[in-house]
Amino acid sequence: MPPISTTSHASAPGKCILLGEHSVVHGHPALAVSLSTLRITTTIQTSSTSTSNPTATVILPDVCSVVTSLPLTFTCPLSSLPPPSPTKSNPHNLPTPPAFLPPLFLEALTALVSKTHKDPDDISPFLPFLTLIAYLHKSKSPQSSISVTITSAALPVGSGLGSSAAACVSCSAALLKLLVPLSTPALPHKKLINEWSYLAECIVHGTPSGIDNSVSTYGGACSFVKSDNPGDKPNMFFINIKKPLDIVITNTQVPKSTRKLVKMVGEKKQNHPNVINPVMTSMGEVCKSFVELIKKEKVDFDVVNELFTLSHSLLRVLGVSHPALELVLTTTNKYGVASKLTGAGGGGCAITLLGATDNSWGLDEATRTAVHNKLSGLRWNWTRFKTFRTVCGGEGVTWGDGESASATTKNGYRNWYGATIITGAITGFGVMATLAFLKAKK
Ligand SMILES: Nc1ncnc2c1ncn2[C@@H]1O[C@H](COP(=O)(O)OP(=O)(O)O)[C@@H](O)[C@H]1O
Ligand SMILES: C[C@@](O)(CCOP(=O)(O)O)CC(=O)O
Repeated sequence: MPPISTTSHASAPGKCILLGEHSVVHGHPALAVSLSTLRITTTIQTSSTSTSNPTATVILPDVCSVVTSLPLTFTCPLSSLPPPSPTKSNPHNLPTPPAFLPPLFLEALTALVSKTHKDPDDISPFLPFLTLIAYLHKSKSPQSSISVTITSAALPVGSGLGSSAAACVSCSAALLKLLVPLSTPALPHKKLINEWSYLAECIVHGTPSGIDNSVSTYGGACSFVKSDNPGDKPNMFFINIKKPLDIVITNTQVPKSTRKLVKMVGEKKQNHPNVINPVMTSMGEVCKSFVELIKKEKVDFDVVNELFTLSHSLLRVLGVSHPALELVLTTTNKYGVASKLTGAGGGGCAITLLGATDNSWGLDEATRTAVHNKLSGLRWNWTRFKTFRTVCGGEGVTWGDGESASATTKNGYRNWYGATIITGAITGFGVMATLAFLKAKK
């Protein structure tokens, strides 16, 4: 019998935390936006034959082995993946994730990967994706081989722009796509994608707030407060930013570990609660003031700059800045504009808010270009900074390779509550042609 093959694609965007990183882990409000042009795509191929032993393969072209410097790949018999704990089904008969992963499951998975990969840093990148395969594929199709490839077109790995969440969201989405005969994920599917990707993110980070996977799943601008009770749903609402925001992201290319930084801040909070709790409360207040500000038609740019400066100063107190990030701040301050770190800090990226994309508030266009050029020329330890000028928001997770989601944001701006401002019929025609092409390709 010839093999029966299926292919599934999904793509998910990175994110940028405008305000409230770290304090969000401890229950204070934060605001994040999707970065729809910076996406990670998961491609899945399955094939079933009645004769051969099915296998599970994970290919990570963007994550290199610390031992060989080659991209990480892993293959094992599908049957050797540890048995997942029982899951419940939602009303659409799709599996819902368990409240937590049994430690024995993760131990068995780690032991399995360690048969071929000796360094712990080469083992951990596979664990979230193998977990998702065990829960969402093996339990449904134990006779079918599966190959999962995770690729990032432009989203840098480990720089504070949510690559781990985008990878988990796109992988969860591509696996769920195999179980759903639809071309676009509806709201209940997005809810499930978000829940499964949070479970996978917990494997990468330990105690993530959940803001990264939420904004990568739903897109747009998300105000987020984690629940005090572990396991309870976060308080999350999407914000209608009146005027799309024009930002420059500067990647200092200094490596950092979110897991270590979050742990360090948690310990600081535990050791000095009377000092750190008020700092975090202030960070939440800065975020709340900013949310009120950007809902307005005309934003006071001086207040934006004050809030960004306050937020970064508070993050400094938590100990998560870095001299390379400080260089970004002093550089943009000379142009009268504030910057702040985004994500976990300790290196990674800084953001500079230039104003509204229609120039109704913020810097004038010439100064925006000058700031961007200046940042592009900076270096830290001889490594040149990488910059992206982009519009905040746009499409979240999609089934397909994400080309049209990215194109929509590049060519116009899609506000997340249906008010769509697309730059002209040429773009519309381009998107339709892309969709028609993709459909024909299927
Ligand atoms: N393209 C990718 N493919 C596979 N795993 C990825 C990819 N991008 C990120 N990851 C995972 O996420 C980790 C980085 O997470 P983190 O430090 O939080 O960075 P970020 O701030 O970009 O989310 C990587 O070490 C890897 O395990
Ligand atoms: C520091 C934190 O607030 C954001 C981390 O973002 P990133 O992993 O650096 O992209 C942690 C979290 O929210 O889980």
